[in-house]
Amino acid sequence: MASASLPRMVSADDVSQVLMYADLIPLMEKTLADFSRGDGTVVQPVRTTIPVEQHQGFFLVKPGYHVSGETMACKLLTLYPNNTDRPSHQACIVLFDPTNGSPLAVMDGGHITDMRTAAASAAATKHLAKDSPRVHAILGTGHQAYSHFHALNHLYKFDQVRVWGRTPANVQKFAAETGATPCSTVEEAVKDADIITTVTMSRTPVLKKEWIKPGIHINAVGACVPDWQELDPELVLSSVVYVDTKEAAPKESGDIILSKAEVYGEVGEVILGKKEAFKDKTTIFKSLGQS
Ligand SMILES: NC(=O)C1=CN([C@@H]2O[C@H](COP(=O)(O)OP(=O)(O)OC[C@H]3O[C@@H](n4cnc5c(N)ncnc54)[C@H](O)[C@@H]3O)[C@@H](O)[C@H]2O)C=CC1
Ligand SMILES: O=C(O)C1=NCCCC1
Repeated sequence: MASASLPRMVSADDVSQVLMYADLIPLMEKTLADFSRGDGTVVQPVRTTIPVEQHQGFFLVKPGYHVSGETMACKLLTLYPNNTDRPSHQACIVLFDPTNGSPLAVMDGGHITDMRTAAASAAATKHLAKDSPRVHAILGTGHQAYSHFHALNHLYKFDQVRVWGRTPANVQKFAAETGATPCSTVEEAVKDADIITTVTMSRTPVLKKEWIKPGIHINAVGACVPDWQELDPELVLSSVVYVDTKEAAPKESGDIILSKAEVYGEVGEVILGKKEAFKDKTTIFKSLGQS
């Protein structure tokens, strides 16, 4: 009888040496599409979220099985918005061999979460935004702000990337490290921007409809909790809303639940040609981190 060997430990450093946007963005396009096929290619239920009320945190469990890719894994993630001495999101991903059920690896999930989320937004932007965007505005200065800066720069040559955050010192730091233009208000950051990425931990809307140029694309990445919002409901209601998962969006996205907006379709359905990309309208990719 084969004896189970211990799973390999894969550190954040190991991950950062091998994970590249050049590979990850096409892989996310494929995964979003496979998830939306609806033929069992991907088996991924809506994640389980346990509120850890005593410590103002959340514990999320996200299992998934990609049948044709022969990949089976579970991400275990904590979201502690008030952390100051460590990241607000910490995760590990346990990889299993689907042929015999053996655990293969336990991988650090922090860097993977940052890059995977940004690669999914990049894939959505590629399919939903008008060609040749000039200005990218990033709202937020945390982990996702950096990964989205790099992922979208991998796809496009912007004339300008702008950044806004609620803490001026963090805006200056982000600008110094990336070359982005620091902005002191959201309005200044998003004026005439072609792509806006919201990556804040805000629970109330930070982006208003009257500040944006119509017909742009928005990656709405924060507010993955039913009573949190990043977008003004008027903006959501006047845009075409795409998601990664139609099943999770009405259960998990405060921006959709509280605005009572309709979801038009999944980005995967656009990639598969089953749904239209309304590039002449304002498009929102409400990301929930499903794929
Ligand atoms: N859709 C997805 O797949 C994923 C979504 N997320 C979400 O993206 C957001 C950013 O995540 P990280 O960059 O990892 O977090 P982080 O903790 O590294 O950064 C959070 C940023 O939000 C800002 N912020 C906090 N409260 C705010 C407020 N009230 N108004 C404006 N800004 C505020 C902070 O100053 C900081 O710039 C979070 O909401 C997180 O839950 C994170 C991972 C995956
Ligand atoms: O890692 C993910 O996926 C997350 N999804 C939504 C909440 C924050 C993290």
